[in-house]
Amino acid sequence: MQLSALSTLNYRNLAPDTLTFPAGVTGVFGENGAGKTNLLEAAYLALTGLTDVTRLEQLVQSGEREAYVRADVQQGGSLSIQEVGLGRGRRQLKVDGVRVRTGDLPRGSAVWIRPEDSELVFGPPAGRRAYLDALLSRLSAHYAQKLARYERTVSQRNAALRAGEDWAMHVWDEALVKLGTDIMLFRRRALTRLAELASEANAALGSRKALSLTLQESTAPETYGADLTGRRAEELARGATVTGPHRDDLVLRLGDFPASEYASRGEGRTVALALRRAELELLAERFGEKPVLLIDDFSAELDPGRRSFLLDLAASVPQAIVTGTERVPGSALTLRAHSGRFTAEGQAVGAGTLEVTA
Ligand SMILES: Nc1ncnc2c1ncn2[C@@H]1O[C@H](COP(=O)(O)OP(=O)(O)OP(=O)(O)O)[C@@H](O)[C@H]1O
Repeated sequence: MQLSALSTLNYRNLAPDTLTFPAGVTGVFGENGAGKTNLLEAAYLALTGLTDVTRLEQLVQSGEREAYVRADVQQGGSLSIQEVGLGRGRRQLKVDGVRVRTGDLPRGSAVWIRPEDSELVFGPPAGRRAYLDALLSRLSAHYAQKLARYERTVSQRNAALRAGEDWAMHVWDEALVKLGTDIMLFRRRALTRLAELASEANAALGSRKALSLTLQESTAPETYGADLTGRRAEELARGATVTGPHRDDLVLRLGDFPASEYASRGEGRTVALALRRAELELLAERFGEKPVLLIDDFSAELDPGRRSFLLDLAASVPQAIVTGTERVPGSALTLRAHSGRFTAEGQAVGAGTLEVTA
């Protein structure tokens, strides 16, 4: 998988342009606020169709109404054009000119590593659940569908609980137990391999403490129905579904202790890195091709050993784009970022006028 070109128009602070990327590592360096993260975010969006911003209009340049990103993607010898149009609360995706849904873009196309990943370790369970669900949804379209239906069912059931519709609960419970059981079983199966890969990555990062991943489940397939019935009164009082996979946590332990409570900042970043490398490996195993690796701020919070790990990881995949406030060692191409523009060392890399086809 290779991103041969990325075009942006009205995307955050990026100047309209088309940048071409070679195989190997592209290093992007520049001062704070130059647009380095925005470039990686645009690349990730164009490659996967995914973004974690809550309001899509945040991605649109202030003063504009719509934005556009396009990735020219080289895969298995053929080129395809992936386009994302963004407006107020609206995202339109096309592959080779044909409208598609997010799940229709190649699901193993990119992994994004960034300093905020530490939140996976130190933040609330929702972040770890989101990591797991996003990864599993990319590994299996079936999981993505089940999860979406489960989440819809939880919110409809919550509405029924708030309306005091005790009489309708057995219908909601039946649907919830069916979908929730599938989700729990899939998570259990996937976690075995994910835990192995994360533990290997953590050791490769030089961590002296072993990393283990376990699921702390709020219920189990065998007891889900009974648990729902047993907590009916509490649920009616709270107007919320209090048991099920939407309440699970992915517990990360370093040595004998939960990383969320005991890890240092650097150790936390290391655990987060191990999770991202495991994600990269799992996607590569599933789709038979290494994703494009996007690394934001390669030196943030990391000692020299862990920086080298990141740079080695970048060098081990067919293509990586790595940003930093200093030059990125070992780059095939170096871009200097300044005020939303990117200039190759010694030459302007923009292909000039951007042709919009979306
Ligand atoms: N919708 C938007 N419209 C215009 N500018 C925006 C928009 N969203 C963000 N920006 C601006 O983009 C700028 C660049 O942000 P970005 O996070 O890409 O910088 P960076 O180069 O990664 O910096 P750092 O080294 O500090 O991480 C910021 O100044 C931010 O205010």
